[in-house]
Amino acid sequence: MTFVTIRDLKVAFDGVHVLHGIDLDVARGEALGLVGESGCGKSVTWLAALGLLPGKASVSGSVTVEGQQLIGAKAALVEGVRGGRIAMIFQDPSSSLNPVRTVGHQIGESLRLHRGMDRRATRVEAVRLLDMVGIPDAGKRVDLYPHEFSGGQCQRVMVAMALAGEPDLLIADEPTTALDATIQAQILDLLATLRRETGMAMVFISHDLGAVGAICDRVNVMYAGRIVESGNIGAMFDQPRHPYTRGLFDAIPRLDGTRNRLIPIHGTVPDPRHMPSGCAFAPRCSKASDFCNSATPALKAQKDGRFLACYHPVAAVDTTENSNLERVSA
Ligand SMILES: Nc1ncnc2c1ncn2[C@@H]1O[C@H](COP(=O)(O)OP(=O)(O)OP(=O)(O)O)[C@@H](O)[C@H]1O
Repeated sequence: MTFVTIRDLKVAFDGVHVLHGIDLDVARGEALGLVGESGCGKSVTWLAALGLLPGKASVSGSVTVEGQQLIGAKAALVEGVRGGRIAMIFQDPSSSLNPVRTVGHQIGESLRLHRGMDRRATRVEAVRLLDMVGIPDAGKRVDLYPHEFSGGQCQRVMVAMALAGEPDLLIADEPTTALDATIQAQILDLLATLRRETGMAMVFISHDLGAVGAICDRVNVMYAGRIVESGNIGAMFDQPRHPYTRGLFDAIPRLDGTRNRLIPIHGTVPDPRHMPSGCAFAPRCSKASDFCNSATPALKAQKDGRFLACYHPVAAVDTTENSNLERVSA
């Protein structure tokens, strides 16, 4: 069952468009990855959906949570959804925590706001949540301030704050980027466990395709303010069809040693103020034709269930005897 439905979401800052019409669904309980190079619009998509962009941003389109429209809705309604039904954690936990309040107080604020708990109950629940996210000696540490926690522990506190509203969906925006490798793995493990235990859905925004592959059911690939390919994680990893998706996968090391040379994608993401006409990826794409430089491909359903926006996709390889997969000439 679909929980969040985003349709034709567009965002512009000072007249410069950075999102060009995003269509995206999140089903109840699923883990959806959102990947793409820096500046593609991954964060802006969810900040716009949850009413967190600055006033200068112009936002249009539709974002519904089980049928309830958020775009253009009253601030109180959007605030009720944010932190309640949908919670978000960010890359740098230290900048999201208030340095002059104990972590217990900050978790308690969320509990009072979204679950209407009294003071005594919030303390008990804050300790339970800190324990749940793996903070040792939670009964004592609930009274400490953020600077008394390590970076990884601060991110665990952020997760506890996010869980305080018992969200149906957790948006995790690069939640491990600021942490070192061992701690990254622990936080990913924590998120995967919590999802299993609570049944909440998760949107995992990341540059780390390995992590996305490990914890997500589906993945959306964004490029220059558009979704260019989406599908089930297995199919996308086995047979990326958009040349950009293919490029992202070619740029990551494989543990099985099948690829020993990383192939970077040439060039950079275009500046939103100087977008190329036609397909935004065409200037970097070895398959681009003249047509690609003049027309923008729409995101279309494919026979294998994925969605793809490309005039010259990578050929689908027929891996089964009776495969229905369309063979597209490269
Ligand atoms: N407050 C803002 N004012 C103006 N432009 C903005 C603002 N926030 C984001 N942008 C622009 O919107 C575009 C999309 O940014 P966004 O942060 O969503 O990218 P991203 O894919 O999440 O990148 P990263 O992986 O680096 O976080 C970028 O061109 C960015 O410069």
